[in-house]
Amino acid sequence: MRSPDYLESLNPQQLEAVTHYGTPLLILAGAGSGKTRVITTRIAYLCDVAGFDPRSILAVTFTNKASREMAERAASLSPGTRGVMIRTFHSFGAWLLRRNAHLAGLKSGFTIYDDDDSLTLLHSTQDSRKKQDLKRYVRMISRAKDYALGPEDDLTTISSDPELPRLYRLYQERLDRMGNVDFGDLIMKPVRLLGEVEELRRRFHQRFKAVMVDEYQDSNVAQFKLLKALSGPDTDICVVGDEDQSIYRFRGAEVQNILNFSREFKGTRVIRLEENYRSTGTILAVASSVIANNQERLGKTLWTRNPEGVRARIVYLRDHDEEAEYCARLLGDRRYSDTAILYRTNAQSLAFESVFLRRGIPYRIVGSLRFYEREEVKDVLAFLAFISNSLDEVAFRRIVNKPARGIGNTTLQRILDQAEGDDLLSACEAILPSLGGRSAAGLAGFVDLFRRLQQMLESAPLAEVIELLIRDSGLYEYHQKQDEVAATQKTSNLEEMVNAAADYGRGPEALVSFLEDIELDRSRMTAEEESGEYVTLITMHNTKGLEFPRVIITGMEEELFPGNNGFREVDYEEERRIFYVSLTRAREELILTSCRSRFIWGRRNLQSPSCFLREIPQERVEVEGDEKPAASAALTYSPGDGVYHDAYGTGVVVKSWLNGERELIIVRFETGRSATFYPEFENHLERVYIDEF
Ligand SMILES: Nc1ncnc2c1ncn2[C@@H]1O[C@H](COP(=O)(O)OP(=O)(O)OP(=O)(O)O)[C@@H](O)[C@H]1O
Ligand SMILES: [Mg+2]
Repeated sequence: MRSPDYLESLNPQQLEAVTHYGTPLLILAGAGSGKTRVITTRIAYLCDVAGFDPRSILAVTFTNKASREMAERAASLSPGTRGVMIRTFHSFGAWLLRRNAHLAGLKSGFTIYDDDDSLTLLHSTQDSRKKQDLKRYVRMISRAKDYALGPEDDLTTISSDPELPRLYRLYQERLDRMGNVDFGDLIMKPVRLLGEVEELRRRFHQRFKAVMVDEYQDSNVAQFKLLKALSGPDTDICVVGDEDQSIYRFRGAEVQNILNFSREFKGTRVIRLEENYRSTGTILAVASSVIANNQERLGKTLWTRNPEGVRARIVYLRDHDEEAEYCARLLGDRRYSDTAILYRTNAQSLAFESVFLRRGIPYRIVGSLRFYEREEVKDVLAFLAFISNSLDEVAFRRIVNKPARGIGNTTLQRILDQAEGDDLLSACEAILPSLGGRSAAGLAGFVDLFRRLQQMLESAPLAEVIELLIRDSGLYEYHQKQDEVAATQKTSNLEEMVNAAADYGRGPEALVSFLEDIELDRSRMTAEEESGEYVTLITMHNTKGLEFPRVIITGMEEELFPGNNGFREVDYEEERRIFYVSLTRAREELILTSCRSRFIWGRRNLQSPSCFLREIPQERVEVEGDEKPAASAALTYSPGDGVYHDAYGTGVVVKSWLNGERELIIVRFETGRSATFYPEFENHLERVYIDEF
């Protein structure tokens, strides 16, 4: 048979990988070297040339999106690939369990529990413990499952907490009794079944003759065991990965899977791909010299015959507003879909969303909701809506018992009956004396919080009102626990809400215009979704496997990136791998932005450029803007000058001096309060003449 056309564009190593079968195959190669392309082509080759039945091929990807893309790609290479199974590990596990539910003791229509469901379940096994305290255990149980450890196993590598084995057992018994599963079970139960039920194992070994895994560096121990269980005496196993791109260790990804592969699968053939097809010489050089600073790596060389291309650009900007404006301006010269804007934390999307919405630039956020659609943000908005209007029943229902303060449905109904469509806060106060126990304390706290917030709103800056609301309502703690359980970034979004309000001054009108602007932004969203031409806004983690002609990596500042997700020590090697993944998404143009200041909880904070910027070879970059704020040639304020500050009102400068290169002033306001500012960084301060007072 004539060899298919799709083999012709491959380089010799790729061709070798595509056409190899019969012994296990490990493809170990850097970014953009064609690993995913090799898997896709290999699927076509096995079907068309090697005589595999498409139904006997299983390809495992990291995300559902990647599965869909791989399926499309395979279909476009050859119609003979129809019937190949392409899934994520979890969706494969679910498929296996659905078909063999009876063997696993499950209902065939079993439900898959997420972290929230798991917490509710664990809580139901406990008499006295608070839900909040149990979240830690949900997280530990899920981690144990990443390592394929059951309640009866030694769990000390997960945690030395003496309660863990007991709670895990209770949890699992209850879950099993109901016949449902959680995410970890989607991998663990198939592993166990295939181990215990010989007939099933034989059936699977007969069905799947070739198993391939993409992004293997991010698989965990349980997934490794599943792969092992699927590999029968004549199953063809092929995995591809890059240890430099292992960025999910905090979720149990086990890089040893890739390092030990050859030992676990006897007779493994290792193929390295060294030619990069994705990026310009410049981009590749930048990425390679950055990752060379990591110690824990096998080390590999990558080269490209692509042109050197333009230099990378490092741009120093004043703050996140200027950063968003800068990106918006840049977008004009290419198709929107050519550019991706990357950030380390989810919350950073807001500045871009606001500017893009106002300028009518279409964007999509990959892998997460738009800022104002996020749960924690909607919680805060509901609190704010209720401060500004205590008739708002929808807002009230959302927040009255979130976080839990012992106000159940009965109490809620009594409040609603009492209010009869009128003021809900007064209704709460009215029924308070008739309540007892936990709900009385909970409701009293709720009412008190709102009375304080309403009072505060009269005079304090809106940002401070929101900050107090977030802390005193318990929302911060509530979402912080969620972050710990699910490695989300909800608290950063809460913080970003405070930052967003920093421009709005004070007083009830400030709140009204803040809410109104958000409403407008939200209504603008939907119309643009249709056009098909978007800028991509995306976290660094979510970019795995993707590529874009132009990549802008934003927030290149210490503490933000490298960052720590709030809970752990900064792991520089892991952060550097995240940086490597980000850099290698770019095909032609690479831009890195760094702000000199940024809001942290509504206060302007001076930032330092990320230490990673120093790892980029100087001859590969062009620098725009000043790394340090420009030195003031001289003082611009003198004592006696009048100023107006959005939050504090009018005042007089009492002192001005240079602190290092920057001007610093002390202002005494009419209210009697004094404050110190760097005028250069203070958006809310302007000079006024005393006559204007
Ligand atoms: N032999 C080749 N000829 C032309 N283009 C190629 C070749 N091999 C790969 N490419 C192209 O190079 C780009 C990178 O390939 P691919 O996405 O498969 O790399 P990868 O190794 O999976 O990258 P990552 O590590 O980021 O997942 C793609 O656009 C792909 O089509
Ligand atoms: Mg890939």
